Amino acid sequence: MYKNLHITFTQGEIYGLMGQNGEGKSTLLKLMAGLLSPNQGQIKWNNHLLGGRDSLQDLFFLPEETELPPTSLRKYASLLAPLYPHFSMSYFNHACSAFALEIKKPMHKMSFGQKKKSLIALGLATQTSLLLLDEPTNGLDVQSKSTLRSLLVEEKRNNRTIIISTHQARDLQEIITALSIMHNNSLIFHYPLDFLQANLTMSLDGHDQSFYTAPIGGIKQSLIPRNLPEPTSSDESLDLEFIYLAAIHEQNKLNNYLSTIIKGG
Ligand SMILES: Nc1ncnc2c1ncn2[C@@H]1O[C@H](COP(=O)(O)OP(=O)(O)OP(=O)(O)O)[C@@H](O)[C@H]1O
Repeated sequence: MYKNLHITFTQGEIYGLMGQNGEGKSTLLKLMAGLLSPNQGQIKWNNHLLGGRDSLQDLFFLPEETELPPTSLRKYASLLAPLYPHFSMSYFNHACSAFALEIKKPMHKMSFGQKKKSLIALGLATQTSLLLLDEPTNGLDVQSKSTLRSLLVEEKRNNRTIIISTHQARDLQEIITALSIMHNNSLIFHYPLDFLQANLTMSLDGHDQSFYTAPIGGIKQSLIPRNLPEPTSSDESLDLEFIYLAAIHEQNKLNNYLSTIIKGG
């Protein structure tokens, strides 16, 4: 499915993994979680091959959709806890309370969003060094998305690596620290956000040095280099969805510019 996919995830970063439908984002997360085996190549985490028993206790995967057993969330947590050496029951209770989850409720009777929040609470409580979240905000109500952001911000301090497949980058804009984009079955874009913030900015006008121009909310916006000699009417924060569009439409222009900076050009 992938063409020469080489990708390195750095510990402590929260990655937003974006790409069109069918690009292979979920497949990549399932490969990393050991639920699928690669036809070719290897996947390693902390120098250990992923998929083995040792690696499973140090990663948690939230699938996009799931069937849950007819047992209470509290019981399910107690069954799962022994599988993860650093499982924190107090963190689990904290996350459940933040999401207003009923821990005595049988999980198979929960709504889609309640199931998702239950699994997110469990995933956070496992304290694994790697957390793989496939579309975590999909199906969550507005309050729950905000709670998820607060919980993930806490994770930034714990040096966990979190990879989040998402079509709704704006939901997670404040907590993502690196952006990875898959397109045409390849990884076309993979940069830390502070690097992007330091080198790119949005201009409210059409601009002759624009990498990509398109309307947002009816207003024409451009993605431009940050350090232009002449002043621009630039907005301070980058819009991740706009960068995503720029990356898939103007892949070469944008990558050439960013890779020249990395090489010190
Ligand atoms: N169970 C399956 N059996 C056969 N092919 C599958 C299966 N699941 C996914 N695929 C195929 O693998 C490819 C990648 O799918 P994947 O679900 O990884 O994409 P995605 O980027 O997560 O898409 P989306 O954004 O729609 O969730 C697609 O072409 C899809 O048809």
